[in-house]
Amino acid sequence: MVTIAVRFVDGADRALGLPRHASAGAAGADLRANFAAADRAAGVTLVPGARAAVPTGLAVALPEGWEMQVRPRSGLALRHGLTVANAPGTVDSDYRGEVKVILVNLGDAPVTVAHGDRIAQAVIAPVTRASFEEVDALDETVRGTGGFGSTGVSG
Ligand SMILES: O=c1ccn([C@H]2C[C@H](O)[C@@H](COP(=O)(O)OP(=O)(O)OP(=O)(O)O)O2)c(=O)[nH]1
Ligand SMILES: [Mg+2]
Repeated sequence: MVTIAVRFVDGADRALGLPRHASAGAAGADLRANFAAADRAAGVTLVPGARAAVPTGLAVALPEGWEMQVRPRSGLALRHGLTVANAPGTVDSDYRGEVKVILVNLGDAPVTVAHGDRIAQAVIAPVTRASFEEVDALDETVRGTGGFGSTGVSG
């Protein structure tokens, strides 16, 4: 269990509450669309193919060594083709701006996101940092340079 400091950004609707895991085993905590007052009534409508950075009203301070992944919700993806364009979105531990969800409508009908809708889920994950070191040759493996379907599909 990790504790994450959360701040509502100026103008956000605090009544929407903080993300929380909906069940004991839920990996994600749902993120809600939290529009500024002027956009609250209309929300945002995404025509097929359109995308938008939807505000969550939240800024976070993740502990060093952790990231927040912004992932789609399967129900919205299945029913409407609404998904996260950059899934999984990455919120860095040193980011202090508003967390936004980059939604894209891959469906064939317009989708309206209303104020308060649960549009994505945040998964908190550990981060392994690396240093990259140049070498002249890499160790040999059975796979070698084969990739991108080299092992086939059937069988
Ligand atoms: O779905 C997302 C993805 C990113 N961010 C914020 C937090 C993250 O720390 C920052 C930068 O994200 P990323 O590194 O994915 O974007 P970039 O295009 O590489 O921008 P930058 O040059 O600022 O790193 O944007 C979000 O709010 N939602
Ligand atoms: Mg970046």
